[in-house]
Amino acid sequence: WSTETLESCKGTFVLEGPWFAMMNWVMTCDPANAHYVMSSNFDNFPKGPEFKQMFDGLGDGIFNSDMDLWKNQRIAAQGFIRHHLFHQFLLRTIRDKDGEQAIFYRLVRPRSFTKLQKWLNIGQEGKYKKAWKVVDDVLAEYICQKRKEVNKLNQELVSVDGVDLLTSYITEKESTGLKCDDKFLRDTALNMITAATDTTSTALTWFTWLVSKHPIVENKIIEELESKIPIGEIKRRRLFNVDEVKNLVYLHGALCEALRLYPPVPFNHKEPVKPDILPSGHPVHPKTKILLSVYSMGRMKSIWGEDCYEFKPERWINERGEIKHEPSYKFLSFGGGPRICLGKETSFIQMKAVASALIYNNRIHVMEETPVVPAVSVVLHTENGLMTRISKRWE
Ligand code: HEM
Repeated sequence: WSTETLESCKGTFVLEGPWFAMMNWVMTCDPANAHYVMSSNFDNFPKGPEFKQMFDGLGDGIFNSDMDLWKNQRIAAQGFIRHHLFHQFLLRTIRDKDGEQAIFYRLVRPRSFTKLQKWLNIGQEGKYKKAWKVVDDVLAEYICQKRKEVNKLNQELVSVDGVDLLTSYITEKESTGLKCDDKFLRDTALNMITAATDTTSTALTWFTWLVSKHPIVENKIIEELESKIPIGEIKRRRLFNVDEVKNLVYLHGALCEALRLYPPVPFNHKEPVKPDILPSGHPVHPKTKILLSVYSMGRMKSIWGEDCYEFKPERWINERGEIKHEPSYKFLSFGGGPRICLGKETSFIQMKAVASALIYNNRIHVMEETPVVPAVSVVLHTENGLMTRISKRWE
């Protein structure tokens, strides 16, 4: 609905509710507006207090902070992610005792009702409280264990090659200038897990579904993978290492195409500090919420052409056979400007390693009985997972 409406409104429309509803939204997928709020006029467009309230469980972590609180964390996280995480996949999904993923996202509900439920510890709020306790307990245990490990290493004066992100924060706290107490470590770990796991797994789910619907694309991915296998190696089940996957152009294009059509984070939220006018001519003020529809942006004929609904990895490859780099205000799946996703490169390596192992070694048949549709959620999950029948390609 939003895509059709945005298409007919030249990329931007205003939603205004009655005064008591506090609903004053500008929804846009106009690249000029995206560039303005994400990059060129970044300082006037923080995520805003309402965003922080929606994700209050994430505490003061990088994902939902603004201004100085965000800036200091960004500098530290940038260094740590780039230097330590690239070759190590150390972020772990937290699961509760039944194996269910225990991170819950909350959609906006009337605030007074939410407060009442919170206070009475009932309904959805009661459920969230229990879920958050699971998350907090697991994180507290993990942080305590990590502190002990770090102390032991310090006493034994052992230096290790390659450390996980949490260790980096504990050991390098002086250089970051951040207060690395347990609360900070809890918020940071949770923000990283939230930012890194569901996004990557959602992208891979949509990618797998799209590839299974396009056998020509599947064959081209296998052909490209075969071109990386050393001559003389017999056909067998195998994994592809970082060096083998990093220059896979066609697979990269196929992943970008999945991320364009099904961006794991389908919206971006901004609240202006001062009144302003967007490049589309729409005035905004501090009570306006700006919703950037990343999902609709990937489906605009004016941006991607008449074939924008088609899954075409070739769209991402230039005449020299290299990856075509699209500006982030057009391909907004990783955000853009000073807040662009810190794990973009890491996630491509991870996704390529998983996708190549999955596709090269298996035939994946998606079951038709269960419809594959997006869930209405902060992360663009598939409503029913992805029911597949998998058979081995090689013995
Ligand atoms: C396909 C996978 C991924 C997608 C689609 C994705 C997308 C995004 C998006 C849309 C944002 C928000 C940008 C904004 O607020 O303007 C973001 C932020 C962030 N991402 Fe990712 N992400 C992915 C994987 C990862 C991974 C693997 C990591 C960690 C290694 C990561 C770490 C972060 C962090 C720390 C932020 C906050 C940056 C900031 O606010 O300054 N992401 N990501």
